[in-house]
Amino acid sequence: MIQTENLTFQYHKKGKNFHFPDLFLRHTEHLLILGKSGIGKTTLLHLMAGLLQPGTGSVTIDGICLQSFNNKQLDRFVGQNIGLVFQKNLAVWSLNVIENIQARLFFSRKKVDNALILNLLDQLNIGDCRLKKINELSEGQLQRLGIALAVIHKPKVILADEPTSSLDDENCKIVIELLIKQAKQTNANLIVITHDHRVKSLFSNSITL
Ligand SMILES: Nc1ncnc2c1ncn2[C@@H]1O[C@H](COP(=O)(O)OP(=O)(O)OP(=O)(O)O)[C@@H](O)[C@H]1O
Repeated sequence: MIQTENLTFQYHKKGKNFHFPDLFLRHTEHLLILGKSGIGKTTLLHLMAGLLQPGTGSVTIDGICLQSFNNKQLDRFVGQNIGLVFQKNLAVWSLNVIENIQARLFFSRKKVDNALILNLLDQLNIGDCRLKKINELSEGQLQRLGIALAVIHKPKVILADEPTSSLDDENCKIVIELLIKQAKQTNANLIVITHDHRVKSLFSNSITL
């Protein structure tokens, strides 16, 4: 469950003050957030991920308010409970695929279970890339690794920022279906932000900022 209330945010004192609509997603519900470029989609996602602190308002995940934490507690909670899929993958280039996922589990303070990792990589169709370094992966394989890194620790909420922007129609559908499938398997909320209208038909629940 994720809920936002009365969220506002300003990058600079004299800059625009963003006011975001209240969101409420029950356990396992998904949401697509659409809106034109510059409207504040990524800003809202970063507020929900605890990467930015709101000027006013709150973000609550499974009854726990992010604004009640100090920085250390927030880092820990976010690392354990939120999965982020970025446009540009945040994998560590000096590690191979499986080592990247092991590191993700380690930093989330979750048990490193190689059977679980291999199973997920197989589901995402990158099992045969497990020993490859990041620079040896194709764009599509890198995108799938991004999903693996976002879901391996079974987060309560998966937040995806423009996960399909550089993909053709076929791969766009594949990536969204993979995210929905992974969210379903872990009973997570899935929130995708995009200005890619191709994604709209794949979600039953959407809002436009
Ligand atoms: N770190 C920052 N400092 C100052 N202004 C910022 C910063 N990040 C974003 N902005 C501004 O805030 C506004 C909203 O940005 P944001 O990235 O949230 O929009 P968006 O809807 O996700 O856009 P896009 O679809 O192009 O990614 C933009 O005008 C942007 O220039």
